[in-house]
Amino acid sequence: MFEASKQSGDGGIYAELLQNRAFQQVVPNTAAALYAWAPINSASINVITDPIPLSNALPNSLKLTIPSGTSGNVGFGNEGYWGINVNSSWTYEASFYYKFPGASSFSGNLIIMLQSSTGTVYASASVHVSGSTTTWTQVLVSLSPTSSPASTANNFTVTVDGASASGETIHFAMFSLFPPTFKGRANGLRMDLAQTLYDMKPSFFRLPGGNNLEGQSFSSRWQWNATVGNLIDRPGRMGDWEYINTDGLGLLEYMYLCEDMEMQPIMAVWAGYSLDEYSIPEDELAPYIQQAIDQINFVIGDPAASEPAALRASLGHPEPFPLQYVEIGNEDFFASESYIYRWRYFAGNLSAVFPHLKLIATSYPFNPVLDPIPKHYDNHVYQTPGWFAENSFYYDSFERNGTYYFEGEYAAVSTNTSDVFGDGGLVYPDMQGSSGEAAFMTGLERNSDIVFAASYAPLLMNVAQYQWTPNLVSFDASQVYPSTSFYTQQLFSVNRGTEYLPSTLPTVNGTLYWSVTRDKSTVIIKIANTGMAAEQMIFELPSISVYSTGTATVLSGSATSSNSPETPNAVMPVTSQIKIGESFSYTAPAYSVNVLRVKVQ
Ligand SMILES: O=S(=O)(O)O[C@H]1C[C@H](O)[C@@H](O)[C@@H]1CO
Repeated sequence: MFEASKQSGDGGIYAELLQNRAFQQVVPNTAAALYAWAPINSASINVITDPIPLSNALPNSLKLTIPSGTSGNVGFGNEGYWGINVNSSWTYEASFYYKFPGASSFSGNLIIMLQSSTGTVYASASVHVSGSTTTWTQVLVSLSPTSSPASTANNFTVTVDGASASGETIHFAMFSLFPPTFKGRANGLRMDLAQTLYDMKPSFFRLPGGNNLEGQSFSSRWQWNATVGNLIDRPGRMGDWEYINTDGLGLLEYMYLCEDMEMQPIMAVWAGYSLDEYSIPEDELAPYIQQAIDQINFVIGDPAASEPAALRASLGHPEPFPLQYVEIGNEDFFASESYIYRWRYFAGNLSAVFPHLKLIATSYPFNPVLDPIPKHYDNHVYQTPGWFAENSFYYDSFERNGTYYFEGEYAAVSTNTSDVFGDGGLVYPDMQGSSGEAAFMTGLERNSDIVFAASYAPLLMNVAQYQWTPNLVSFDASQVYPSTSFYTQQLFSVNRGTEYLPSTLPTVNGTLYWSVTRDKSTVIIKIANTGMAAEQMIFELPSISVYSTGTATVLSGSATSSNSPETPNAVMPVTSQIKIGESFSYTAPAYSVNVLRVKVQ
């Protein structure tokens, strides 16, 4: 499950290294508009509404004024997203637009650098500019650092020799600094974060949210068409998590993310509700239904038959993306009254236009009664570790009536049973929480005839700037911190099996849970011990001839053991050989997630 929150997109998996790169959605002539930027030496900088902006989507530019009588290097720098990772094995691509607001006789070099906050220069490039350039002109340079400082306290800077540029004014717009990206995709993903997720072998990617789909208001809702095409045509928006989204990670980039990580999208459409509790009136839904149809056609339409699909083709992807699931809104149990008509119109129209799509409802299952009756619901739960253990049998009692369930957001977030969102929330997952989640997940496996997908949420968190915790994977400007819940998700994902094998059922409300699956010649036994004591188990595999050795991969630690920037590898999976037979015993450590792989004939 992904959404741009906690700088998980901008400043996270989206590889752009410069923060506030295009002064989107800021108020000109304010200090706040300059966030992440700072002047160097006697230069003065200001964000202005440009009299001739770079594009309609980017009305603001950076005005550099070099006072008369200046000497030495003057200009400005960007601090990145709480740091810039300078790596000498990478070549960085830097770009920006500039123009002189009025012709001048200036002729000189702009120096573009990567340097430490204390002035150590790691990479430098220069470009000659002339004061006769009064229309927007793009600069593109490559930067190759000569060393790899351990510290990420580095800046991207643009400077000019103050003496020769004395009294000059230059406008700048749309900066960008990219390192190499995951699978080399242009405008792509941060390699280490994308690789970490790829190594979990996820099957699907839910986008674009979550709250961030809905908008804190109607005007700031997520709109697919504002997130595609040339970067200078993307206005950005105030996201739902208290910061401006560049929308550089837009709908097409999300689709490429799915393609590059071999996942299929579960894509949401805005369904007429924003988080200020405003619902579009029933008789005014048509334009938003059309916008949803266009969004879907951008992803799967025929370029010869649909404008949005033709746009996709023109951007380099004529063939459709593999989309099966479309979610109508997000958490509409907050607005189930209006969802009754919103669902009817969205589901009615979308299923008429795209009869093969599986539409997911986001209200509580069958409450309220919806028409058409949803075949798919998205359930969310944030609870205590104990809740997850006690609800391992949550889906066992669900009617098998042709309805399928997506456990779209779940996580153990707190041990505060009276208010999981109150005091005592987890900042990082820990083994008490992760083993509880594993117990719940054995139940999802046992009920995989009706649970078609499940995803921990939220996915990513920049440790320098976050709102919601815990998250599956944390990171800073140069490191990735997979959590105990990440390893739990990964253990279940890469040891999935293709067939559920019935076994003795765990004790409801107990502390020990397991599920058994099979993948051709391997029987896979997943065990969650949510208690404080190790538990010995006896497995009997009747009517299967079993080889004598197998492996056990164990993730275990104390209840509060947790991976964090301070203790990044406190809890890691350990794999060892174990003795196996038609009947064998295995001891699951306290607070552990265990995967046994048993070779069979
Ligand atoms: O405040 S919440 O509604 O609990 O927010 C949750 C639910 C929402 O879908 C998602 O964006 C967020 C955290 O993952």
